[in-house]
Amino acid sequence: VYFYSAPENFNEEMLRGKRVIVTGASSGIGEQMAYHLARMGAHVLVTARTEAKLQKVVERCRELGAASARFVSGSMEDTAFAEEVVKEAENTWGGLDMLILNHIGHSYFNYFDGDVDHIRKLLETNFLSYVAMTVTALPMLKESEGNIVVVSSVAGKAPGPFAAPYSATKFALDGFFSSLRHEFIIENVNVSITLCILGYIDTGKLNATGARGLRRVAPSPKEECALEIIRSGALRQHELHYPPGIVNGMLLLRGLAPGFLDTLIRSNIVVENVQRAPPPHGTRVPPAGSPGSGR
Ligand SMILES: NC(=O)C1=CN([C@@H]2O[C@H](COP(=O)(O)OP(=O)(O)OC[C@H]3O[C@@H](n4cnc5c(N)ncnc54)[C@H](OP(=O)(O)O)[C@@H]3O)[C@@H](O)[C@H]2O)C=CC1
Ligand SMILES: CC(C)CCC[C@@H](C)[C@H]1CC[C@H]2[C@@H]3C(=O)C=C4C[C@@H](O)CC[C@]4(C)[C@H]3CC[C@]12C
Repeated sequence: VYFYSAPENFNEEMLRGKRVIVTGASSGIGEQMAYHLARMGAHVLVTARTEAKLQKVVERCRELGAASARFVSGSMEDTAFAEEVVKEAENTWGGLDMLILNHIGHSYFNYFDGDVDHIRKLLETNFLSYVAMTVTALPMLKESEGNIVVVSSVAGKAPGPFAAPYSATKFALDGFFSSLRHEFIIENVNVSITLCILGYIDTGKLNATGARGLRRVAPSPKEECALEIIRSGALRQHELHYPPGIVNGMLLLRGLAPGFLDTLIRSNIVVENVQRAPPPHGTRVPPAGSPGSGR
């Protein structure tokens, strides 16, 4: 707790004139990060699939005082697009100060349905595109002594049920980026890597199943969350835990009494509400002996 609550000398001026890419910025936390950065006077390049939404985000960024604002639309399922976004920054700005990796592909909040292809696709979107963007941006980030910010989840440190594919992609991020951070330190590469461990955030996106499936957990505001992510990136912190009380509590318990933490996580989920929901896309593995299971 002491380590993660170390020096707080953040000043919004730190972002003035900085060149920042934000992925998954057409909605949710990413959109809010773009607005904070604009307000702070940064140059922002936002990306996601939906052009119409990105156009509105860019307009709003200009109103809020961004040094400049532009977008590139496309899908991160394709690592070639991920590289293209970084090239766009290079062509327009000739450099980059902060790379905020935040997008996620769609998954479900339910029992693992046995769909291996879904996991492969989700790994491309949620993990490999992050790696590809990092590789392409690294020469520019070395030059500017910049920041890489990776948005993850408590599901990427202490998983709960009904999010197996998603959780797998978030653990992959921790493995890759925490290993890479060691190498940067060993080699004196002055590029910071901030891994953001977020709890439940109110983005209005949690689908009906998810919302009904969660008990007692109150979501935290996306605006504050977005600001905390930018702040910890600018301060070059290794990890952000937000909201700090819940996330630090969970991670502390995980070290001391992992079995108890798992029981606590399960007790916060209303399994019956998840079971009653329509099955997720793809072929749900039917319970043995049920009609159509072939047994
Ligand atoms: N909300 C929460 O409770 C939590 C969120 N997080 C993390 O925070 C981050 C942001 O999540 P949140 O704001 O809730 O998510 P949202 O669903 O609100 O936003 C996701 C963004 O990603 C974009 N996106 C979706 N699919 C693709 C794709 N194939 N290619 C490129 N972009 C895509 C979406 O735009 P479009 O559809 O236009 O492409 C959108 O801009 C994620 O990394 C998530 O894991 C972590 C813990 C909890
Ligand atoms: C035991 C409790 C104290 C804490 C439990 C925390 C639970 C409720 C938190 C931790 C991780 C969270 C999920 C997450 O990371 C990302 C997404 C994707 C987004 O598009 C929709 C919401 C969703 C599914 C979150 C749902 C809520 C989860 C399960």
